[in-house]
Amino acid sequence: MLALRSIAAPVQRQSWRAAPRAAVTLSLQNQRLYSSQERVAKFNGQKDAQGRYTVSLIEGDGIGPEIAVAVKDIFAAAKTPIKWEPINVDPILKDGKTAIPDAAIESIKKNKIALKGPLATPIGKGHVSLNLTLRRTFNLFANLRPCRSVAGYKTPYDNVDTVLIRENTEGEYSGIEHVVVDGVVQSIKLITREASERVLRFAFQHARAIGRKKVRVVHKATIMKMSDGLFLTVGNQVAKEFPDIEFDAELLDNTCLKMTTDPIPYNDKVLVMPNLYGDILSDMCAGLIGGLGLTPSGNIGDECSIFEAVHGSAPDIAGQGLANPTALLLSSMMMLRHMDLNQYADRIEKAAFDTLAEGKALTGDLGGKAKTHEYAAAIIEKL
Ligand SMILES: NC(=O)C1=CN([C@@H]2O[C@H](COP(=O)(O)OP(=O)(O)OC[C@H]3O[C@@H](n4cnc5c(N)ncnc54)[C@H](O)[C@@H]3O)[C@@H](O)[C@H]2O)C=CC1
Ligand SMILES: O=C(O)CCC(=O)C(=O)O
Ligand SMILES: [Mg+2]
Repeated sequence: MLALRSIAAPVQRQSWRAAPRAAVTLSLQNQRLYSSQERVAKFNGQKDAQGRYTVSLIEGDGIGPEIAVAVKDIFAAAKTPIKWEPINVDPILKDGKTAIPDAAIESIKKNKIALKGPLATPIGKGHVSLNLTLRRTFNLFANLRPCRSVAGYKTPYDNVDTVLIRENTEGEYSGIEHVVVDGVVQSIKLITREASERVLRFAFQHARAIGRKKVRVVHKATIMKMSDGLFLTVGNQVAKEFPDIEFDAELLDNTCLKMTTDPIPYNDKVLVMPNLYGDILSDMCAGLIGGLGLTPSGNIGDECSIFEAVHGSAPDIAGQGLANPTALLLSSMMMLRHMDLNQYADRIEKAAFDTLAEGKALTGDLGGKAKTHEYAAAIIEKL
């Protein structure tokens, strides 16, 4: 099989400008991002003779290895009963399509759980996104992206606590594109009742599990009458199964305006939306709390789940020890709670939030001077 990996042209973007730090105490500090009661798709991995679970680990590209080391060091210091199984997801061609190597697929299928660093995607020509390929390969239909203010890092809004669920297998990211005639291309947004129904049902179940009483679909059914129209119609139908949860809908552009004007009214809702909107809105939410260094996510499926940060490979800071590993660490906390290892998650998360609140060892994105490993060492000291 043909190895395909090509290095993506470094994406030039401005680094996050650090906002001034201020000592703020937020009521949200140390709240769990994702409790065990929130598990909709149950994890049923097997422990080994030493009582450890094996987790497939994709370190990823760019800053991936640097933040993965930080997570591994913190897990080792907390004596977390996890054995890492590193896997290689360099793309291969299978039937002419980008695919994940068989060994990696077997590892994730066996362990039913993976932690993943960012994977870079070449712009324009080159292999299909491996992130999307992984989500489709394992049918990880819901991408759960909570975003919560961090004590100790001052942003224009305190106490942001949004929960966004992104349809994760189709929509604008279906990858169906072709040239109609020279100079005319077509990209198809595929929306199915089946995928819409399962992610919408997940959103309602998740709202119940975390005690939120409102689910809101974010859409553009005014323009994409059939595709977003179907998503919205299915939302209305699924809502009938959950009479205890209020259901409504909002146009995406209006959501962007309202969330950046005042995100707090979104703290009592679960937002659910087609793929592209969720991708964009989750980065926007990260901007509200201090950037991509802080926001975790979980790709949830029935058979297995893969946890990863919202951010990408950050080529602008890669290899310099500047990356903030908090987003991947909080993703690994979501993973531990998914595995019912709550006591480990609580302890590590507290150490991380205390370190952030103390503000002595912050990475550059949060206005500090600490290197990735120095921040990790500060967390370890608090364990
Ligand atoms: N799930 C995934 O694996 C994702 C992969 N990507 C891929 O990542 C590559 C780079 O994409 P970009 O548009 O540059 O987005 P990016 O998320 O990698 O970076 C955007 C900005 O945020 C900063 N940043 C991101 N994570 C950070 C962290 N942990 N600590 C401190 N600063 C951080 C970066 O330095 C950069 O200034 C692309 O090839 C893209 O396809 C992008 C998003 C998600
Ligand atoms: O796969 C990619 O290159 C980007 C994916 C992405 O932006 C995301 O998952 O948030
Ligand atoms: Mg994204």
